[in-house]
Amino acid sequence: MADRDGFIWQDGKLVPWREATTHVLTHSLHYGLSVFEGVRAYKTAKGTAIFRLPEHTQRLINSGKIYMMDIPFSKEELMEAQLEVVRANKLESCYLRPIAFYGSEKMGISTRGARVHVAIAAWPWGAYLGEEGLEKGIRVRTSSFARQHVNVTMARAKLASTYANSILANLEVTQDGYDEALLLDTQGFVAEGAGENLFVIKDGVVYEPEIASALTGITRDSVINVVRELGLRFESRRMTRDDIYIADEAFFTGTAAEVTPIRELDNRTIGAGKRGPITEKIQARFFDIVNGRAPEYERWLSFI
Ligand SMILES: Cc1[nH+]cc(COP(=O)(O)O)c(CN[C@@H](CCC(=O)O)C(=O)O)c1O
Repeated sequence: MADRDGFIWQDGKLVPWREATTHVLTHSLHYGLSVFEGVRAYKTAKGTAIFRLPEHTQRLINSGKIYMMDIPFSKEELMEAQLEVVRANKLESCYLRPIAFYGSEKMGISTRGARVHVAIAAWPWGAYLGEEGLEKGIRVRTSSFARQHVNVTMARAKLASTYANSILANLEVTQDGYDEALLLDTQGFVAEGAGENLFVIKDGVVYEPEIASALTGITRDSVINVVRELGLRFESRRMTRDDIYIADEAFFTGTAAEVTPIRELDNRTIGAGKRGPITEKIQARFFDIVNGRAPEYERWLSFI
């Protein structure tokens, strides 16, 4: 990822991509406390637009607040910086990665005396779980690693070191040929995917596992709006892995994953073993919205 043309926004200015570096004694590299966002921009008939830019930027700020990290830029400055990165790199559609991290001003666990830096990169990133997965659904396995307890890492923050847990889970299942991991919480109830939220459909009702130890996803929030717009019942409840085995449909949501159907969990076929009809409707509407084909949702688009 380091050797490419383009520009990265770093601490207030655009720098050439290859020069956007940091020292090996960067505090966050050693101790794992950085907060980040995953954001997408899509090409629409009216030009490129970043999807739910205010919400993603607010979550970045919230993540910093939760971990007592004072991000030295305002919400407006961070939003403008993300628009600027897309413009400067002439990207029609892309994935953006804003990150706030402690620099190399000091080592030692305490962050006192370390400075908070912000970088924002953007690059083209297609179907996170594969084009085929978007259409046919993916194979998922429940990981033996539990999602962190809510008093271990703060679930409302998108914290880098949370993802060591996600990496363990993803590697564990992908090495056995599955596409993604599902994680249970420390009590054995369903939490979320390694990098996604989960929805399950049964008898026409759309469910999500109680969001306690899962990230409050912005794609999740968008999909809940779509579910209600489609006149479907939506419920959030405690869920066990075998609730999913006997479901009619299931899908993951995420900025990177978008809306990815799940056709199998733990070698149990879900429904007909393919993208279900309600999932298809939700997915189609989601892609209409992000691609600017749904005027009712234009408030979610920030045009560059
Ligand atoms: C653990 C987790 N849960 C839920 C979500 C969905 O949140 P949202 O993007 O706001 O709908 C994500 C995003 N996962 C990001 C990381 C992808 C990566 O590999 O990096 C993403 O989708 O950008 C998670 O990482």
